[in-house]
Amino acid sequence: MSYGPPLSEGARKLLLLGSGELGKEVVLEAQRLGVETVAVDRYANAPAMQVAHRSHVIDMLDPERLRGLILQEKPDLIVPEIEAIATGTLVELEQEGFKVVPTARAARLTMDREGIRRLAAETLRLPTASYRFADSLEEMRAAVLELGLPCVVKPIMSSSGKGQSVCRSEAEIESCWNYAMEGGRAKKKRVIVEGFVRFESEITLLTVRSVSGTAFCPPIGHVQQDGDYIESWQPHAMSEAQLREAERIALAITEALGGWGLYGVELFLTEDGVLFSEVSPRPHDTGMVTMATQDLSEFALHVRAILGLPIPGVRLLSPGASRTLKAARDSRSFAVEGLEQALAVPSAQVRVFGKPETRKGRRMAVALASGPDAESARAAARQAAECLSIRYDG
Ligand SMILES: Nc1ncnc2c1ncn2[C@@H]1O[C@H](COP(=O)(O)OP(=O)(O)OP(=O)(O)O)[C@@H](O)[C@H]1O
Ligand SMILES: NCC(=O)N[C@@H]1O[C@H](COP(=O)([O-])[O-])[C@@H](O)[C@H]1O
Ligand SMILES: [Mg+2]
Repeated sequence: MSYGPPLSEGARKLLLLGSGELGKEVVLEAQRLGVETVAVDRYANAPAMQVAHRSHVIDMLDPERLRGLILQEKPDLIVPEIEAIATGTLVELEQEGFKVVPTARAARLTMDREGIRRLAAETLRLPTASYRFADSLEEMRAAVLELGLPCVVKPIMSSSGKGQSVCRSEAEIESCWNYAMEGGRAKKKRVIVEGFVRFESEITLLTVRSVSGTAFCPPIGHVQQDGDYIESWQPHAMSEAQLREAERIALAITEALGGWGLYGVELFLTEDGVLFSEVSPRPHDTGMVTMATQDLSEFALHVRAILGLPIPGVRLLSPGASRTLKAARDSRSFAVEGLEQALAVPSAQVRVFGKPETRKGRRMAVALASGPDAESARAAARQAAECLSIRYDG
């Protein structure tokens, strides 16, 4: 394989749909290999736009706008970075000869919780939480009563816990429905109701499919608050049997989705076995820890895989951990403070994403640390993150 320099006729061009903190690292890794990068999102100055060769601001859920942009740019690789994209258009464009990462079908099925859950639970018969889908408050009430309380309610299309809540009593059914309606990204009034899983721990198993075959990264443990991750570490301690089962599930779902690229397979470890939760056909937020632990981060692995380059193996250089910094309120005038203190913590690193605005609960930066074991790395990452804060000037 060969290609010319970026911005030349013979350049290899990667177009990223979604330009957040994960895409920013994908762009940086692509640039290391001399690839031309184009970043797209619904707002200006998104993190990946700040490091890409060029950027565009469009509504990626609008099929016409999406098609128009892709025909204009004619990228070699279309790389979805978020779920909320007109994935039907990606399926069409793939049929017309464009390359969608890892496949347009994977983007379409994982865009809404129904597609991927039905594939995993009904087609592949993988173990999952019990679930029902509902299109109205009345249907949701019936689903909750059938599954039993407590249960978890999520909009069919959302991520990072947006619109997600735990329903603990019949009196809460209506407020959970309303919360899901406010938090969903598409206009669809559909929710998934899941039986509440009392897990011992939860992990992300990063699984990379490349010309060299399928490789698993050591498991990443994480803690979530309000449906969004606040802390992750690698490796997560689990039994041989649990790891074998986790890899079996990850292999089944990634083989079914196909293509080349890195997947983040989310799993619950319970007393009764390992359950599949969901999968991202792209680098995972909890996987940012790999920037402090692996010889090739999840972003480097994704880029290598999608370019068709070999991945002879994944090496864990050190245990490590990550801890997020989130905004407390909405602001357009703010500053991230405390880098001097955070970086004085031995082994600590910080990634400030550079998002132009804060929103309540929005992830703005992450602290990373390594250590002799995951526990000490967690302590260092926490210490570094606690030094960081956001000053609001408006
Ligand atoms: N059925 C369940 N039982 C118990 N906890 C759950 C259940 N479903 C989700 N959770 C908790 O909420 C978290 C977020 O859920 P999920 O991954 O489905 O949401 P998401 O919005 O897709 O998040 P992300 O985009 O960050 O992956 C899970 O990691 C887990 O901690
Ligand atoms: N769990 C998925 C996830 O972490 N996705 C990451 O968050 C960005 C959106 O952030 P924003 O909502 O702050 O704009 C996405 O673009 C992606 O990088
Ligand atoms: Mg998740």
